[in-house]
Amino acid sequence: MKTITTIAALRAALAEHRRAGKSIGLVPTMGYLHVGHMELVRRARSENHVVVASIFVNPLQFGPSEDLAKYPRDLARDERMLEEGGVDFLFAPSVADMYPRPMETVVDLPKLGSELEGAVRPGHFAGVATVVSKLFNIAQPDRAYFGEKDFQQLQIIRRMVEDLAQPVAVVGVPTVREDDGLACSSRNIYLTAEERRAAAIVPKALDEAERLIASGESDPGAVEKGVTEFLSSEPLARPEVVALRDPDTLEPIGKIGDKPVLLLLFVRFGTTKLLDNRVIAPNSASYAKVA
Ligand SMILES: Nc1ncnc2c1ncn2[C@@H]1O[C@H](COP(=O)(O)OP(=O)(O)OP(=O)(O)O)[C@@H](O)[C@H]1O
Ligand SMILES: CC(C)(CO)[C@@H](O)C(=O)[O-]
Ligand code: BAL
Repeated sequence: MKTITTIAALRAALAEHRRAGKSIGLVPTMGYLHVGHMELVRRARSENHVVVASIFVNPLQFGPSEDLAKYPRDLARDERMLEEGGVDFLFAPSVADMYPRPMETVVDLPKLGSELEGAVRPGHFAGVATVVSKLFNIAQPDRAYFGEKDFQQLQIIRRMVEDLAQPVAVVGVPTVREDDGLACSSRNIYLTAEERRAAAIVPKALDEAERLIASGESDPGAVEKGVTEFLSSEPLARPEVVALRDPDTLEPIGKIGDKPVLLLLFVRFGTTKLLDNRVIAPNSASYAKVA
């Protein structure tokens, strides 16, 4: 694996592969890798000739009171993991490489990006869409891999690619979980031991929603209320978003009918935000994941 830190050097390295007709898979990350990221890498490795992973803690997507400065970083460890995962190029630019001047151009999806997690983190998804567009322009991948854990992010990127006719296939990868069901996340290390134990309630809340829907509850508000109450039974959990939505448009739904519904959770434990979600197919005890 070769680590590359400048846009020009990555372009040059990829140009010869592109000329040779090789397909390129891109895995964008903010580093501090875990098995969830490595699943994205595994998929990318199995579907492309050349795999590029990026590590860039993107200042544009952090609000002024968020954890940009203390976001966990360990480049040496990440490099070892990516090498073992069969990545060809690690793109790890500095902020000065990515943003030599303050960005004047913004890619924004004002509707999709301003609700749910976007309502709690104003401007976050414009920062994500802008940096992902820039990474697409730099690497020009055939395929790009994103986790379903960040479901709203995945749908925003899908919509951005559709709206702007960006020539890349967006691949969503199912959430990888710890033994107790908690979704793997770089920010899990912020949790105290007590918060970490308590956080197991988050995936259980997804089960609770599925149970309510399987038992015939068709009112989205009642399911949201039931799930909020369930989460509130854990004193350390502060549910900030508990929302049943259309999995494609993320719009509220009138009534739970025959179509799959998305339950999206954003729960804080202390200062740490945890995200989770599940696409639930009504009239069935099991749930379907949106591919
Ligand atoms: N548990 C997981 N399973 C599958 N994909 C994941 C998982 N966690 C993160 N990803 C995906 O990895 C990519 C990079 O995510 P990122 O570097 O922000 O990691 P993260 O663990 O989500 O970090 P954070 O804790 O900051 O949210 C995103 O596409 C994200 O959805
Ligand atoms: C997609 C991404 C790498 C853009 O900075 C980030 O939002 C993330 O890690 O999910
Ligand atoms: N995992 C999404 C990136 C972020 O929280 O900023």
